[in-house]
Amino acid sequence: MSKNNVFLRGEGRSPWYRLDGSKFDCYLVGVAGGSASGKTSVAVRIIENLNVPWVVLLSMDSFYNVLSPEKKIDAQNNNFNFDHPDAFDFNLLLDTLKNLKEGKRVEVPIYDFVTHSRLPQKNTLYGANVVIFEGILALYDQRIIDLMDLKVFVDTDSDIRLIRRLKRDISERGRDLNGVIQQYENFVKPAFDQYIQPTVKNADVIVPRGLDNLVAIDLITKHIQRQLHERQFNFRWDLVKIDCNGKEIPENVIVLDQTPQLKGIHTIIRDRNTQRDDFIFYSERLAAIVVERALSELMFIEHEIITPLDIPYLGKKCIEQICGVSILRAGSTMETGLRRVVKDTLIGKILIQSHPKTGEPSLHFINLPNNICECYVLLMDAQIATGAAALMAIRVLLDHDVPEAKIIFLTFLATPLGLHVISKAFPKVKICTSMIDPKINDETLFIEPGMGNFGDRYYGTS
Ligand SMILES: Nc1ncnc2c1ncn2[C@@H]1O[C@H](COP(=O)(O)OP(=O)(O)O)[C@@H](O)[C@H]1O
Ligand SMILES: Nc1ccn([C@@H]2O[C@H](COP(=O)(O)O)[C@@H](O)[C@H]2O)c(=O)n1
Repeated sequence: MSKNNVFLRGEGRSPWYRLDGSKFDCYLVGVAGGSASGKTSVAVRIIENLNVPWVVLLSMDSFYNVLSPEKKIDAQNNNFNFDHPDAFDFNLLLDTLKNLKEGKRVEVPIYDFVTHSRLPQKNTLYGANVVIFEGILALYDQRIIDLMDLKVFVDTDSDIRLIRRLKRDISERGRDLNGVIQQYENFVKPAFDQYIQPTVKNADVIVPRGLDNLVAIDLITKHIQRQLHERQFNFRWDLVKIDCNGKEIPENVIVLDQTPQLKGIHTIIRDRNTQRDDFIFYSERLAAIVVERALSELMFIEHEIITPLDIPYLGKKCIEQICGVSILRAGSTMETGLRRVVKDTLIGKILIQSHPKTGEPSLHFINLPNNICECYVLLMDAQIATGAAALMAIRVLLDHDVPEAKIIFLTFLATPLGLHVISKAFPKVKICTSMIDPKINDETLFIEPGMGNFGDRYYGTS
């Protein structure tokens, strides 16, 4: 079965993009070597030692070609060469690695060694800071080698590899002793000598003895850690230093008409003495107002219907498929308002939290509708202060192929700083806010005069 996996660890993913919205490529490590040399074991140990969040392990078995019925019978008779380069779909592999490297979401086939086929379902991988790609021919194709930041060859004695393979293929891959030996003699060994062993020249590091070579694994881990460290910077605190005094509010920002009703709602919501049930009622009313305003930015076409009096009426119909995405937790306070206006809409979630020590935004969890790239996305957060969380959430949507011009950010309250930060990085994203407050507290990063902690007040957790 497939070995692909995403390793998520406690702290969440720190920004993988710059203030202008552009991205860092993820760090790609290739691990090649003979079958059962210990490639997967070495890769997993590196991942454990790295101890950074969002590391992806990608296995080359996912990219075995789909076999015709005749070839499948050959495979069942141990008469198919799975160790020859032609057995792999290198083009699919190249596309997948390119997308992962660029930080995009990818769908990876799941391979079943027992039936020699791809399973109907796929593995979704997204959000890699580091990708470790392992496979017998990981260092074979020059186009793929060119994408790699670090190339490793695991060099394990052939007798040991054969013994391990016998044990593994019989216990895990549904083979028998004679079959494994037949396949080994006919295909595995000759292909190793002809195609796999020669790729050692493409490696930066050779790891003799695989997993047992603690020194080599330690050196590789430290090297990757150093590379990752060089990419880190103080995101949220860099944002606060941006001076937008005297600058016009950007053109892509829509501020609701400051009507007496709107001010009345804000007065209730902002009042520290407001009871929770009133707070909920009025924030949901406000959310519905913001959503209604945002919808007028979408495409409507003329649409004729017949009234009960049998008279035609020429009206309008929205032609966009809409979905909501809330930035947890405060953004979810806008969901009821959204559902009041857009019936039965799908709502995705993105959990972004401030790192307890650094204050940096960090990504913890994503659950987005499958067809999000075809939707107009109403991205919701109760407030935009520095814009750091908003930038991260927009970056996530773009990585999932949502066009920038099909995102509207909805919020109750924003600061000029946050609006400038978002607009500079993503000028095509529209931002619809019910009000703008002038400043942010330098220490707490709360908006002033503001509304306080919206999520706490809504959910009663303060
Ligand atoms: N250093 C080692 N000592 C003992 N067994 C090992 C060692 N390295 C790997 N193995 C075992 O050998 C088998 C193949 O290892 P694996 O890492 O999956 O190799 P590969 O990915 O190269 O095929 C697995 O059952 C694994 O547990
Ligand atoms: N249906 C298949 C597909 C592949 N193999 C063998 O797997 C080996 C590669 O996997 P490792 O985990 O050992 O790197 C390769 O040598 C193929 O012979 C198979 O037996 N059946």
